[in-house]
Amino acid sequence: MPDAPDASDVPGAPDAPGAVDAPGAPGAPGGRGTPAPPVILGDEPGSFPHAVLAERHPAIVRQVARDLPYDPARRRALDALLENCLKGSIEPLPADAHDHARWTAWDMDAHAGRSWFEVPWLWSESYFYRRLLDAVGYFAPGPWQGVDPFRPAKLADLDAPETDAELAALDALPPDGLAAALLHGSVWGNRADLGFRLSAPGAADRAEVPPLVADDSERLWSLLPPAGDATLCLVADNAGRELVPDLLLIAHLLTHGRVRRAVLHVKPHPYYVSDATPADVLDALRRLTGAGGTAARYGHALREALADGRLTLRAHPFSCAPLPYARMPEDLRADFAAATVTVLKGDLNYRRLVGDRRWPPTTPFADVTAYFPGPVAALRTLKSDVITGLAPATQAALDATEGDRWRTAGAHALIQVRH
Ligand SMILES: O=P(O)(O)OC[C@H]1O[C@](O)(CO)[C@@H](O)[C@@H]1O
Repeated sequence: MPDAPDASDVPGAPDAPGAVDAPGAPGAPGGRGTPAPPVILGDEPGSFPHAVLAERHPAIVRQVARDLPYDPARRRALDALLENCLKGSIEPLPADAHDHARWTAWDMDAHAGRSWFEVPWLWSESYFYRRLLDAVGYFAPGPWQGVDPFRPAKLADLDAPETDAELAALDALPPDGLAAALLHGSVWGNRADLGFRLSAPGAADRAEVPPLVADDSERLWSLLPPAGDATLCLVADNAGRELVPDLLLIAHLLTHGRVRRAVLHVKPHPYYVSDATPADVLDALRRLTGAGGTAARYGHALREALADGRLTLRAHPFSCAPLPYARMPEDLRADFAAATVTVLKGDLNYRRLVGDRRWPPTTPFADVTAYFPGPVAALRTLKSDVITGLAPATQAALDATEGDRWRTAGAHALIQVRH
């Protein structure tokens, strides 16, 4: 379904092509004099980004074709997309596409005609999902318009029996430990489990390298004091078993007076398989209210907060942009600027926050996020090469015990905050 134009459709908008994405360009992440290292491409066989383009994307196309009974025309379009991604070059959107101007502002002309492997990996991954939605008829008038190709996979995840146990575990948590447990549930939910058990006291101390490689949670809590007047902006990542703990955290903060107002950003259309859309928020609320106990209470509290305006849902087009947040449009910048703190969930949001670049892992997080219009927190499990803000000893211990695997395996997570 066509989404509303955003500020980046305007020629000369601050996120105009090339404005801040070139290494070392003024305003590029890395401000305060930190030179920006190269942007990550997908052109190195054997590298993680290359494997995503060459192996994961074909698997996603095959899964979509299996999960829904698309007609022959849709199936031919999916086959053509697969062939194009692996062997062809990037084709621009048709001139009459509803979002043609937006993608033009998002560097489409600069990348058209090149191999999918040779352009910024963030860009090619994002464009892949845009083309996949075209292939399945998501935007075109007809029977498949607005049908989420990933909905079967999302529902299977949301309805997994493990979720019942995880939600029931909420009732056993001591009241004074609930906030910390929900924060950890939100972090580890990014690995697609609620993770309450992972946050069991002592677990981190026993591990050779702690599961949390950076933990600024005290700084985050200091931004949200009890009985304060805070506005929380939470930029969600995945639906299902990540969105559920995100929603529980928001409900807890609202009902305990640590947050007066919350804004939840989700994607305007299906993206990166499991990214949350407004429809997924409704599915997750249904799951909560149907669960009983604390989960149901929080589910009902969220429905009330949506209805009376204390919780606002946003689906901004830039949430599906193939660009770093340094190029966000003015209206989104104003939204984040108005928040007491903006919490960005997940790996992709982290890549977009710090810039999808080969940062030395000890590059200060505060430096690379200095451009962000207000206090910002990243809650993320590590699932791609990008990382900043590590203490030298932590990096050394990770390298020594795990080689490069710690960057992508999702076994570690971080909570990083810049005031
Ligand atoms: O859901 P998340 O945490 O944003 O993770 C998505 C990540 O998965 C990948 O698509 C492949 O690992 C990455 O490109 C991306 O950063």
